[in-house]
Amino acid sequence: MRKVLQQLKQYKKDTFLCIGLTALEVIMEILLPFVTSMIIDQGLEAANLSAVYRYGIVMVIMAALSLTFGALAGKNAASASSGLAANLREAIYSNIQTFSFSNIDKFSVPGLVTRMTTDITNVQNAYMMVIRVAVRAPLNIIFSYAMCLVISPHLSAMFLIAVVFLVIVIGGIMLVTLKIFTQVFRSYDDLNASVQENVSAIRVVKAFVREDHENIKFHKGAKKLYDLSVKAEGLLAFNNPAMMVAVYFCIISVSWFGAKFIVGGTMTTGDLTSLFSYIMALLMSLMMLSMVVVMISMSMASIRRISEVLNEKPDLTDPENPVMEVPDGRIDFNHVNFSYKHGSGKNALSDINLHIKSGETIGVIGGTGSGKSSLVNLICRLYDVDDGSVCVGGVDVRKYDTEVLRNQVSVVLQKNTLFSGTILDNLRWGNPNATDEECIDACKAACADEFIDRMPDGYNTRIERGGANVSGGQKQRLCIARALLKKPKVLILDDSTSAVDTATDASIRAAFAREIPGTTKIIIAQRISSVQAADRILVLDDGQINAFDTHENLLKTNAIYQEIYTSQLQGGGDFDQPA
Ligand SMILES: Nc1ncnc2c1ncn2[C@@H]1O[C@H](COP(=O)(O)OP(=O)(O)OP(=O)(O)O)[C@@H](O)[C@H]1O
Repeated sequence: MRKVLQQLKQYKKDTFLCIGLTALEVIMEILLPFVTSMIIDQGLEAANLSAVYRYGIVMVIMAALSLTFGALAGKNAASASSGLAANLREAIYSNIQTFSFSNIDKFSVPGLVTRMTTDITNVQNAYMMVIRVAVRAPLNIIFSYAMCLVISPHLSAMFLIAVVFLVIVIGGIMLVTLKIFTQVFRSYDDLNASVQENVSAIRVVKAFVREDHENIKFHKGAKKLYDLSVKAEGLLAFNNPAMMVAVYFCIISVSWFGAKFIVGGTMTTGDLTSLFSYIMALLMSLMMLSMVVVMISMSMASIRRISEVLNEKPDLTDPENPVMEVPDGRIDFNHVNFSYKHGSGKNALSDINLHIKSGETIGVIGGTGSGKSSLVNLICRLYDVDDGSVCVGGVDVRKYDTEVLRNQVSVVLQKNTLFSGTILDNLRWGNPNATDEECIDACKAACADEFIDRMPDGYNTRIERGGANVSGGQKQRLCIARALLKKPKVLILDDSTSAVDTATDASIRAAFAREIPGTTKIIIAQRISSVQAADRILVLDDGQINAFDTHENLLKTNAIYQEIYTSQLQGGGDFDQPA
């Protein structure tokens, strides 16, 4: 809670202004019935028209002031709560930027998005309620009851009976609904995650003609949410009748006893009229207070979820005096064990001992889940090893400044992403200072120039969000060009030419050999043809090194390699497909 409120920052002033103005609004509202009683007693009853005018003017001024204070308080409340939400979004967003892959694994991407949207909106609404209603209602209750005591201590006892009744009934309803609302939020989360997953994977859903299946899945989630909401709202609907019972009880008993007091001369008609107004104000405030309690409790879950992200410390931090230069592209894995913190607990890599010379081209091949991506992720320190060490240029990757390391170890990840903007904008994402010529050269090396030249605006063609208007293979080539622009000492392609035809794949590899001979190249691929020209090929099997040798030697000595080579020669295709 503290961490969330710290984000109020420049909006503290609006909060205090709102509280102060609300208090003034309440004071005006409380005094209004009192002035009404003056008009009745000193004006109407005494047939004194000038008193009616006098108090009438006072009443109009007070009503105008009350409205003005209320409007200003509302404006400040809106500014404070929206400001809090904006600051929270910014704080979460900038903390997420520091997250390592492991931190992101912990929350999952939909989890982070829900926190930045739904949860923050919950907190924003609750905060608005708190600084308006949670200030207004208690003040109203206290002042109204004080006025009731001043007017008639005897009749004030009637309200206490009604208040006790309301606290018991509404309190009971709230306790039950709060439990249901907790479930509502959980299913809301699930539904949100499912929507995000399906919308982002809509192409896959359509390709597999799974729309009906997804519709049924969504309908089930939505129905569960509907049932829970109806249950909770249905219970909350009892608040109103309970409130009306209390109001009628007060009106009848106060009318009954009040009439007696008026006849007995211990009370005036004006007093009775204002007493009715105070009853209504008091009971209404009680009801509003109960709604605020529900709102606050509901937002507690959101506050907890937001705080989790705000308190999350990045798993990977830079050392105090980081190494600021990567000497060369040498890579050494020294008895490395690695497991995902938020995974199955099983080692994704076991006892990896591997030494790659600077400038070598290494092919990596292995079945699905054999640890190929995990291995390369350790080189640019997207994750830290559990045991052993990974060195680049002879220096442990943990000793580098992460930015320096990642600028020199350029990875084209398996899941390529392009951003909305022109092709040049996307290319310069790799190196903001790259000249037009450098961008064109990188595209030539990645064999991307031929399709860019055919586009209507060439290098200034706009790419839609996520690269929706380019093909899979074109996207991969642009991502390779983007990585090349960094002029890295190590270039890693994680299955990044899978959507490119074999001939273009070969041209890209030839261009690499020609253009960046000094860069260490690690190429993960499913096709043996993509790696057979490499200096050496690493065969991974279940997180362990099965073999590390040249294509010719592996063909002679390695059973796995022989099997996949034969299967692909016969048109078997993938590594995982048995011969
Ligand atoms: N982010 C993650 N969190 C938890 N476990 C993971 C994560 N990424 C991968 N794994 C697990 O680690 C193991 C190795 O996965 P990895 O992605 O390195 O394999 P891969 O050889 O690259 O597979 P593929 O060819 O399918 O990309 C697998 O068992 C996988 O389930």
